[in-house]
Amino acid sequence: MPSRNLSAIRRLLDEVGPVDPTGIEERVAKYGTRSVKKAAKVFGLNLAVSMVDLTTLEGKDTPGKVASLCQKALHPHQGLDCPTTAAVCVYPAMVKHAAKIVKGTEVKIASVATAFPSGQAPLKTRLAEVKAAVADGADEIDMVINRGAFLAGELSLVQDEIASVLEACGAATLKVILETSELETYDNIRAASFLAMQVLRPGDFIKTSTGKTSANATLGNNQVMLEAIRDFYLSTGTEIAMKPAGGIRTAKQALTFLIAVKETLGDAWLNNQRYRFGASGLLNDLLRQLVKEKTGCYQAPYHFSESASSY
Ligand SMILES: O=C[C@H](O)COP(=O)(O)O
Repeated sequence: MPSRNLSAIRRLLDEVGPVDPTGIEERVAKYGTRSVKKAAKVFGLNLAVSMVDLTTLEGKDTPGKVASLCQKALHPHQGLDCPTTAAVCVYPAMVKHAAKIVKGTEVKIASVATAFPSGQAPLKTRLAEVKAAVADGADEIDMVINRGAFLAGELSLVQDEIASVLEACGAATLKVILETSELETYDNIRAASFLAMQVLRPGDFIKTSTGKTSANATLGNNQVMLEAIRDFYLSTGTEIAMKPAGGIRTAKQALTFLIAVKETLGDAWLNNQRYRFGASGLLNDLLRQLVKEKTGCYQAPYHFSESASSY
């Protein structure tokens, strides 16, 4: 257990306001009761497809698997007129292989640089990894924050590291992963969101999770971060984007997250420059639901490949 120095976090929360956890839980409980049908459902499903960062982050990833993933991102499902995904998300070693397929298309290449998922490497190693991924063709970098330093109250160190990674990104978009399950409280998630947003550029992201811990994105932590983005926008005019990631597997979940975005930030955030889903297993359920809306019939899961289209 890292030593705790909560006074710095409390001071930050005095500035930005604490979280009312009961209010958060009440708001997210309501999102699940909304009914989305017919044209609104098709609109939401296509929107969700366009927001997917189609992800493979496995030790056994190969150039071939990444090439198939890229084809899937470009052509999600034969016979279905749906958008491409927003991006593919891969380890730094795979960026150059993804670039051969998607560079110059509308599908971006995101890479989880900075010693993902732990972040436990010297800063100079993390920065070198970011620069190499960008040089290989990454359009977007997903970094992890230093959670040990955050919980120890070393907030300037955490913020300085984010600023250093941002500089190493150059023109690439930065997504700052808070790893919410390790931050323990909604107050800490709000404080970490502000810490990141204070050094980010408009259009950079805050992101919930790596997908590599036991707890992933939840409607609750998504809501805390959306409200932090709203409050930061209202006080500074800076539009920060949001990416929940990890454990989002079903169209129903994705539509509920989109209702949260619409009701918290409004239509201006309902596009893939302001909101993404980091997900390895969501796309096929979105496609399955779109086929159902088009044909009236559910297709079996085996009609939906993990790679290029098969329908
Ligand atoms: O950043 C994306 C996550 O690692 C994806 O997690 P997932 O495999 O649970 O969808």
